[in-house]
Amino acid sequence: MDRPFIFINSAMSADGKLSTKERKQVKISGKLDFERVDELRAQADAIMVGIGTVLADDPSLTVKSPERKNARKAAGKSENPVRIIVDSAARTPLDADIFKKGEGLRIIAVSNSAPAEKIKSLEEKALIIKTGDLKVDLKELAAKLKQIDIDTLMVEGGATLNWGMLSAGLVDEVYTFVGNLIIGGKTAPTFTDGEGFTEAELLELELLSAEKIEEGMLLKWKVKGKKNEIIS
Ligand SMILES: NC(=O)C1=CN([C@@H]2O[C@H](COP(=O)(O)OP(=O)(O)OC[C@H]3O[C@@H](n4cnc5c(N)ncnc54)[C@H](O)[C@@H]3O)[C@@H](O)[C@H]2O)C=CC1
Ligand SMILES: Nc1nc(O)c(N)c(N[C@@H]2O[C@H](COP(=O)(O)O)[C@@H](O)[C@H]2O)n1
Repeated sequence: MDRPFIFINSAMSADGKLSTKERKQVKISGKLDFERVDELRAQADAIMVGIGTVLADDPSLTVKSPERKNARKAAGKSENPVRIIVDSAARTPLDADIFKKGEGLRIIAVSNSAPAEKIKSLEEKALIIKTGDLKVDLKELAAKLKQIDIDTLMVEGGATLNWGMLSAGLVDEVYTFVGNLIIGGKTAPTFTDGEGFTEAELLELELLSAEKIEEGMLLKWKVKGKKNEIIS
């Protein structure tokens, strides 16, 4: 495959929301689910989020457990996976937590229309990958990541990037932790926002597993492909 194995991991409320209508981060996962996410991070070569998530949450995307960090180091890796922001217009703040916390390579994926001055300042903090005219070309980005030995890529949202990756056919598996909350609000981000599929374009999934974790449910799905194109 000319791209990494790619999976999305997200936590959503029982009504499918990723955060509130004010785009405020909500603790949907409990302790055990955060442990599971930390293990996924520790096993991944890279973690990717959209700029919307950086502006809303200011995540560090680091591996939290000292044992997992040490295990990565013992395996000759950096203590954190490569941290990637998909940021067409190079809006990533220079004081973002992703730069301040933890060691390891950061990548900002920008489009060819991103302002040169901002790219120059970001270059001091991250490797810049340019693809696409106005918007990052996610397929080209995935191919470039594979070329730099990123074989497993974890996507941690948000709603728009999830749509971009799924609609480009770039996702192999989807892991959703469904927590015991109702968030509501028609403008609150859902697991997948973006333009949405028509009936003819729907993506079909195969359920790999369903596991109760504390007060929520972890669903693991394999992406089979466009419903109309699957030959069974
Ligand atoms: N509960 C959870 O597991 C998570 C929740 N969130 C929540 O999601 C919200 C952020 O989601 P969004 O605002 O949708 O932002 P997002 O994180 O999906 O970033 C979207 C941005 O990515 C950029 N982008 C560049 N090229 C793109 C392409 N080809 N396709 C798609 N996007 C591209 C665009 O600038 C776009 O505005 C926040 O409220 C955050 O708290 C985010 C991550 C995980
Ligand atoms: N798995 C999961 N469960 C939740 O309940 C969440 N709110 C999130 N949010 C994601 O985690 C990021 C924060 O990462 P750091 O703790 O800063 O490393 C946040 O930006 C969301 O992507 N995830």
